Amino acid sequence: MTNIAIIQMDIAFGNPDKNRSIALPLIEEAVSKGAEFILLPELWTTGYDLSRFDEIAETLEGPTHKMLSELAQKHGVTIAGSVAEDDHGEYYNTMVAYNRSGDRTLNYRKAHLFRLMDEEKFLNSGHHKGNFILEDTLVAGVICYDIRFPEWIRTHMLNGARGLFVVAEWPKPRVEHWRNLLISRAIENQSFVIACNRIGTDQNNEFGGHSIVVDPWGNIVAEAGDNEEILMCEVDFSRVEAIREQIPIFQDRRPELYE
Ligand SMILES: NC(=O)CCC(=O)C(=O)O
Repeated sequence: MTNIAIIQMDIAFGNPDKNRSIALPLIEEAVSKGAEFILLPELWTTGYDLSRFDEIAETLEGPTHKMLSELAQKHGVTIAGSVAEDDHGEYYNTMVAYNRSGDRTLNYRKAHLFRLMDEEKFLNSGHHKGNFILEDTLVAGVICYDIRFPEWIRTHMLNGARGLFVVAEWPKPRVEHWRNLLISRAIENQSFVIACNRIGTDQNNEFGGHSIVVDPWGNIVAEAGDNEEILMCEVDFSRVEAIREQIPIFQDRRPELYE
C-alpha cells in the first residue's frame, strides 16, 4: 500500500515565492496525515504566466527544486509536481519527482503543448517519456493535455507502468472531459490513475479541481470537490496484476493491425 496525498491548491499568478509559502504547510499537513507520496499541480509555482517565464522559470537547481528535495528527504516521502523550467533560455513545463532520499527520479518535459492556453508560443515540447520508480513500482508522470493522447499513455503502459500520475491546470468548463478521460485511461490501461488539478482563477480561466484517484477497474476511489483540499488515498499497485490477468488486454493486442 502507498499512502497518497493530492494537494489541490490555488496558485498565485507568476509568484513563485508566494506559491512555495502556500505549498509548504500543505505538504507538512499531508506528511502529518501519513502521506508517502505527495502530488502537487501543474506549474504550481507560477501558473500560466508564460510571457514572464524568462523571469520566473528556474533551472533544475533552483529554489523550488532545493525545497522539494529537502522536504522529501526530511520527511522520507516522494514529492512530485510540474514547474517552469529554464534550460539556458529554453522554457519547458517540467514534471519532477524527488524520492525519500531527496534524489530527483523524474524529469519529464510536457510533450503535448496546449494551444488554447498559448503554451506553444512560449514553451518547447519535451521528447522523453516520464517513467519513474516509486519504491518498487514502475509508474509514469504526464501533464494535463497529455491525457487526451491515449497512444502516449499506452506507450508508458507498454513499458510496464502500473500507475499514472497526472498534474493539471484544467479549466472548469471542461471538468467532465477531465473526469471521463482519466476514467477511460484507467480502464483501457488497467492502471491506477492519480490526478491533481488546481483550483482558483487566472485572467483567462477558472480551474475545476476534482482531483481524483481511479483504480484499474475504473472505479473512482477518491475525488475532491472544487475547493482547496488535501485528498488522501491508499493505493495498492499489486491490484493491477490481478485485473490484467482477468482481462488480458496486453496479451490480446494486435499491434500489426494498428499501423
Ligand atoms: N493545461 C492544460 O494542458 C489544459 C488542458 C485542457 O484544458 C484540455 O481541455 O485538454
